[in-house]
Amino acid sequence: MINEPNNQKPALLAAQQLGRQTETGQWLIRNLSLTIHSGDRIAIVGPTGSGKSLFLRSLAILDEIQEGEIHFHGKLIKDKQIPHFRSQVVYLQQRPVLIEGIVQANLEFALKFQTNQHKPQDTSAVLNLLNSFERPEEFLHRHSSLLSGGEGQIVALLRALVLSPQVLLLDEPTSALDQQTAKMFESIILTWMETSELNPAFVWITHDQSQAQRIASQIMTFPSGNISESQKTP
Ligand SMILES: Nc1ncnc2c1ncn2[C@@H]1O[C@H](COP(=O)(O)OP(=O)(O)OP(=O)(O)O)[C@@H](O)[C@H]1O
Repeated sequence: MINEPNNQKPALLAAQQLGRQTETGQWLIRNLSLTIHSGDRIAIVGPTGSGKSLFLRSLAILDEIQEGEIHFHGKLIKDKQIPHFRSQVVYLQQRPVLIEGIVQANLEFALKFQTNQHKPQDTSAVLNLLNSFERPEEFLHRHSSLLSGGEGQIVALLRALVLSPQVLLLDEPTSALDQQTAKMFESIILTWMETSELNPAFVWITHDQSQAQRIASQIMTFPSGNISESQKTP
């Protein structure tokens, strides 16, 4: 098992020395490591183009990496384990893609994948989440093509949470939301963190320093890509 030297808890996810190259051999990101434990709330901040999204996509094993390793629950993730890994480590992209159809169909869609079929479909949990967003049950029957950008982001979050992930990877999830909705979004994720029996963790890219302070217990700053003790928030 992989442990942080000063932390006795086993790591949930450990990414070591990740590196990603272009086809011509230029390094886009290199030597980036991150250890995630249950309950961790990690924000990633840094300038535009510093490689935050590339790193998060590498953590999610959505892009091929040319260097480094990813361990989940102490096990090196190889090709065969990737579908199971993706059912536990869920990535929420900046511009989510919804399927044609109503909101409810979008929420059920992910559960249809074989690796997710064992997960229970808890309708009341979804309705509670909708309540938190001050959206009526009728919202479940709205067609995805009629949703605003922000509402699409909300559906993408609900779809991710329905999967009960152990690690949620969020790439600027509130960039299309007004301030009030963004704060609701934050509070839903923080409530989910507190109430989920899985004791999950998240990594959240944001350009908003005050949001990072509100949501995170640790802040990773790019381009250096390290979490230092001094950057840990209260
Ligand atoms: N496949 C690729 N080939 C070449 N360059 C790429 C590729 N993907 C991303 N880049 C470049 O790598 C750099 C880092 O991109 P990335 O999207 O990770 O930045 P970021 O820190 O998330 O930025 P932002 O805050 O604007 O979202 C950018 O300059 C981007 O243009």
